Amino acid sequence: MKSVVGLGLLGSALASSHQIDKLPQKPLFADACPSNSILHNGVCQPSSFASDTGGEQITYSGNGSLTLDDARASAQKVADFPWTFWPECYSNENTTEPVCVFSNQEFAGGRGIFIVTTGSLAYKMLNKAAFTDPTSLSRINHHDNPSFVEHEFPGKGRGLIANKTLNRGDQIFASTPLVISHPGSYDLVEAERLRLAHRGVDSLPSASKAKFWKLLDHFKGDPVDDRINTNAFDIEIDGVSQFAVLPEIAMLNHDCRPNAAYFWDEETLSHYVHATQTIHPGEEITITYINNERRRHKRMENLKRNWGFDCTCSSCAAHPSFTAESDDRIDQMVELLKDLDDWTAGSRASPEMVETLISMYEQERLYASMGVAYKHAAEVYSSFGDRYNAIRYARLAAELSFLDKGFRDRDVREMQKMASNPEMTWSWKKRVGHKRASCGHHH
Ligand SMILES: C[S@@+](CC[C@H](N)C(=O)[O-])C[C@H]1O[C@@H](n2cnc3c(N)ncnc32)[C@H](O)[C@@H]1O
Repeated sequence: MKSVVGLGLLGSALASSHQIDKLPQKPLFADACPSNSILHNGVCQPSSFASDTGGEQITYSGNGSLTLDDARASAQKVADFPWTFWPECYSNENTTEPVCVFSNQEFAGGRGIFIVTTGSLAYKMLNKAAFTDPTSLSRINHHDNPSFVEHEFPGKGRGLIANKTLNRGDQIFASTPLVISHPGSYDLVEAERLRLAHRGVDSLPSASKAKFWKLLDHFKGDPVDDRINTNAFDIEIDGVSQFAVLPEIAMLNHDCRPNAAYFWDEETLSHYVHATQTIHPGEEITITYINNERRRHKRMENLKRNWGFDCTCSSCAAHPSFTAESDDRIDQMVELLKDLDDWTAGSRASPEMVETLISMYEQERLYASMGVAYKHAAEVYSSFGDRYNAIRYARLAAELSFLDKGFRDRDVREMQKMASNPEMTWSWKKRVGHKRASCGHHH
């Protein structure tokens, strides 16, 4: 399940196993290259690359000596260089490739971005529509005239409240990150990792730099690192887990029963937030930082461990008799989901079961996660050959999952397919002939 990144993830560095892309550049002088690159076969190679002669790996040491101005001048001397500053890099025996900070001040119409990662992963990102086709960002980063205002909540800090009615599906914002960072940066020694992060912040355009510094620093450690730890979101690019800082969405507080959902779109390198139910003016807009289909103490433990705060949302703070009731419902939901996911001949899954599951989600006010329940419903009805109920729930699942998983998600596409033609989906009539478990009689 996707979630906002907690310290747990940031603390666990992943080793990169990616092939290194080749990016030949023209030498600046006949036999010289910018300070941190290497002349190889007549071309200056960027910070990291594998030569085309049998995988020979060229390594080079850190280059923390360039000032930002020098790094800008070096970058400008190379035709079509994709970064505003010559990247600063570090490596050691734990890194398979140097880890560098890549900054582009022109990105997303001048919002800018810095990326702490390996050369191979950074250059892969350059192939995304966000870099290759600026029109792909036409609906992104429109932060004028917002549908919310900032508000101070006792015990939670700042948050956002709606200033107009938001309906399910309304886009609240969609933004590109100011920071993308690969967990491999944790393979560097602490001082070098922090140096890259500070360098990255210094390299942002001034408006974005101000947004970065406005972020909450919950843990009161290194000021840049802390802002990243407090506000980073877990994202994936080409199957590689990374984390991203987006100052707008970072203003949203957690609620175990949120009224908004978000998803990451890796083509546009953008994060979208939509309302998942009607939000009235004056109501706080919330998202979830965790998986909520868990008992209260597990949710609270997770938030405390990874985020360092005591959850005070209503489903955490309610009277113990209410929270006990909620926990029982959650247990039952987990059991129902297990049965509904059973596609063997002995499966007890039935339409009655899935209607109960939907009711439990509603009773729990888990509206932002209803896509899961509706998808199960669509599949159960399809498996019993009930065309119109399959269509009804597939439509609901597609709409809700879209808000939670994004328009390119496989589940969304599968539900769209079922909504137009249930007979063509894998689950169609899979359970015809099974007894329908209801009224306490299971086969
Ligand atoms: C991503 S920031 C959210 C915006 C933050 N409140 C601010 O003032 O910038 C995450 C931090 O907000 C606070 N927070 C978010 N949701 C909360 C909640 N439900 N209860 C208490 N604190 C919360 C915690 O300090 C957490 O580390």
